[in-house]
Amino acid sequence: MPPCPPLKALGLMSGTSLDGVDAAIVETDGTRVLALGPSLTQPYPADLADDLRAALGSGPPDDSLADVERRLTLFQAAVASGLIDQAGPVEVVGFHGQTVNHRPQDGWTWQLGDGALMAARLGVPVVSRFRDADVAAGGEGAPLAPAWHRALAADLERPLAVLNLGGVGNVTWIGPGDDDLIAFDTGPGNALLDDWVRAATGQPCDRDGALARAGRVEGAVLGALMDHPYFARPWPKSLDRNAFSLAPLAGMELADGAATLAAFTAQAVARAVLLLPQAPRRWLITGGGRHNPALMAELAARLAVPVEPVEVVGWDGDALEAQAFAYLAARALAGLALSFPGTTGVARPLPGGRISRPPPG
Ligand SMILES: Nc1ncnc2c1ncn2[C@@H]1O[C@H](COP(=O)(O)OP(=O)(O)OP(=O)(O)O)[C@@H](O)[C@H]1O
Ligand SMILES: CC(=O)N[C@H]1[C@@H]2OC[C@@H](O2)[C@@H](O)[C@@H]1O[C@H](C)C(=O)O
Repeated sequence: MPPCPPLKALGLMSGTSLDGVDAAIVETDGTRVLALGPSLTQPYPADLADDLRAALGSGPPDDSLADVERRLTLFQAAVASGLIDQAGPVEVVGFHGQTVNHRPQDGWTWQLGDGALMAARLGVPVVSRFRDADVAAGGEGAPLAPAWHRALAADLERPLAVLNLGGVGNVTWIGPGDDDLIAFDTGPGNALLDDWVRAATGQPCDRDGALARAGRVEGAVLGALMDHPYFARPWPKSLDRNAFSLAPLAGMELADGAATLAAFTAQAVARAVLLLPQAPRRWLITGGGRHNPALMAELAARLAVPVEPVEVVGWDGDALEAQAFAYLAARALAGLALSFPGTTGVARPLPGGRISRPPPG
């Protein structure tokens, strides 16, 4: 795989939990991690978050969300600009955009984000629409962070699993050989638990797992939640944020529901192990879910090997997915593959991303 000249890339990732945007800077030659730069997280303003939440489930893609797409782009451009002021110029920006609906089975996935507007605001080439080419080629379009996980894990013992617990959960399995890369969405991450807590309390999440730790897992409800055809399906596979329903929890106490949902996320991960060629020797957990001790305890109880936040190997779990889209932007600029047969099910390693260049002058 020919590396590209070393360059400095900025990634913007706004995940399915709709909490805001993460921005991070990476230096790479398209293959290796040359340096990690600063990162920051900026919560969405409440009106933007509300409008994005209302947009969930929209599609297929059309012009109906042009106004919220423009506001999202301007907000994220301002965040990128702030980071560039702090860290110096970058050569490319990876702008993931906000997923409002993910339907690879119907041939589309929709990330809001106007790459051309972002490029004009920043004066830098912008890569967006990272998932479209993959879905058009019959792939799942997700997850895409695995190439980055593998680059970061170059010197770690294998097989290794990296688990991202954002709104949805996704695992990257890195096996002994260089091409041993498998990835798929495991099931819910935090989004169901967030929705359960928000509906009852108005709070955005079960902070520090306080509710889940006070509650009791309801085995029958957990069984009903796990009784979903997704879990037995072989990879490749990916999920929309709203793929699972809270209906089986009807009538439950708030804390018991939170405990059961934390167990559901963990049980889905344990189920995913059965789909892997070899059980991982360790699990490194990234994304917001690693801040929830109830979730971490449920995972540790089910996976017979160490389960630790990615910080134990020196990575930054709050910046990792934004770094991934910086790395992928550098790869897209060089025409390198973003997705692989083991990660999204494409027939062969596939480049992707739409490149928008700033207008001249
Ligand atoms: N202290 C905490 N206690 C409990 N949960 C937390 C805490 N901090 C973060 N979280 C959870 O993490 C979630 C945010 O995770 P993250 O930022 O990884 O999501 P995301 O960027 O939307 O992810 P993705 O794109 O991977 O879906 C919050 O919605 C919340 O549920
Ligand atoms: C369609 C979409 O936006 N998927 C996200 C989501 O959030 C987590 C999981 O579902 C993963 O599949 C993906 O994001 C990560 C960052 C990825 O592509 O690797």
